[in-house]
Amino acid sequence: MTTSKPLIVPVPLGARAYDILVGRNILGEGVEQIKKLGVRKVALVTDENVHSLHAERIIKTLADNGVDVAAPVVVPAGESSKSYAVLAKTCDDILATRVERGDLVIALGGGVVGDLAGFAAAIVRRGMRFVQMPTSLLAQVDSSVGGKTGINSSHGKNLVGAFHQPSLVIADTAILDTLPERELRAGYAEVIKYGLINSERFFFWCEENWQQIFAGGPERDEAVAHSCRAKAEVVVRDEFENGDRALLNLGHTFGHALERIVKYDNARLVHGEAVAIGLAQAFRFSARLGLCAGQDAGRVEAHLKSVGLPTRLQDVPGGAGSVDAILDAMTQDKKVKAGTLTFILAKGIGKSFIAHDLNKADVAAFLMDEWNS
Ligand SMILES: NC(=O)c1ccc[n+]([C@@H]2O[C@H](COP(=O)([O-])OP(=O)(O)OC[C@H]3O[C@@H](n4cnc5c(N)ncnc54)[C@H](O)[C@@H]3O)[C@@H](O)[C@H]2O)c1
Ligand SMILES: O=C(O)C(=O)C[C@@H](O)[C@H](O)[C@H](O)COP(=O)(O)O
Ligand SMILES: [Zn+2]
Repeated sequence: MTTSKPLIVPVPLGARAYDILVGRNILGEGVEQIKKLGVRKVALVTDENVHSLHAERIIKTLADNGVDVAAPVVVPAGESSKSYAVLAKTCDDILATRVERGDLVIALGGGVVGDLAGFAAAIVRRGMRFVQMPTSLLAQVDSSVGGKTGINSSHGKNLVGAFHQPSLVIADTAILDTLPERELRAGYAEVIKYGLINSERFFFWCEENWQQIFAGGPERDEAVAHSCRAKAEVVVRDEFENGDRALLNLGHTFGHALERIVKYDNARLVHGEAVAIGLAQAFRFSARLGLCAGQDAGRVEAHLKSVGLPTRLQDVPGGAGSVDAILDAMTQDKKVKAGTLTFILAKGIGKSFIAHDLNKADVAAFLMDEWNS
């Protein structure tokens, strides 16, 4: 068993500062850090898949190290768990473990478990500390960092939630060895997002190294660590998304609309796939508006395609609704200000920016052409 000394990415947020530990088989070190939080008891939330694959070993390691873990709270796997019903049950199940306000919630799973358990931790007993133990690539590179927690509404994605930072993130990259290929690919969309936002160099590196990232070589750890550093840097600058943090939403105005249209049905679309289509669209839209070279948009789409990710509305199984449905979903985006849409667009690879006051007619015409392409 390869064990690496964890790389530590600090997230210096004053009184809410925390560390992200990244490396292979770093559970032992992670547990040492959990002990330092001085907890009495832990309520561990996970989903059915992760529970059957990993929970027993992790709970045993915690228990062997003197951390008292209650019977795990297990939710159904997939996006449908980011719902009012599952949130209510999760809160009640956490309370049933008798954890106190000063105790700890651990979110062991992908982004769904992280968002759901993080939100439950934010509201149970008016706020408990929580630790993220991300088990999907997407969760390790994105959702476990930065404190956005929440659930979906029929009105749109992540519309009910809270900013609640974790006390620690333990990204054990060995756990990704059991992740299905489709989920690896989906998580990879959020990896290249960091290159597209502000690092042409990282995007080019990904183009060169994506096969090793997928195969689980040291490049995977590098990609996770780079992504966590890139995200932490933005979050520290603008924790509550009053400005620059919106850059992390590149591809999401389009992507979230598609997730709502498929009613959060993971059989049709998972978040990372929706983001992949959204990234390609953000670049094609930027090129259409004359902001970036068509060549850049082509290069982004070509790379997404080469790893097997969708890039077009036509790639959504069962169809992507209609232009009107997409536009309607976009009007519930959290970046809307005074009724106008905000998009993250790009002047090139690694040159993304926040575009306010976009003309809705331009967006509609773009979508119509995308539809007919
Ligand atoms: N809070 C944030 O900043 C943020 C950022 C990005 C995405 N998100 C949210 O994250 C969610 C998507 O996260 P996701 O892609 O991890 O989806 P997910 O949590 O549904 O996990 C994907 C699938 O992989 C399974 N799985 C997870 N880890 C596994 C492992 N090690 N081995 C085998 N199977 C495993 C899960 O059971 C699930 O079936 C979306 O709801 C999205 O909105 C949040
Ligand atoms: O952390 C952020 O900020 C992000 O935008 C990261 C996104 O990848 C993530 O999907 C996030 O949940 C989207 O945030 P939302 O505020 O648009 O719901
Ligand atoms: Zn995302």
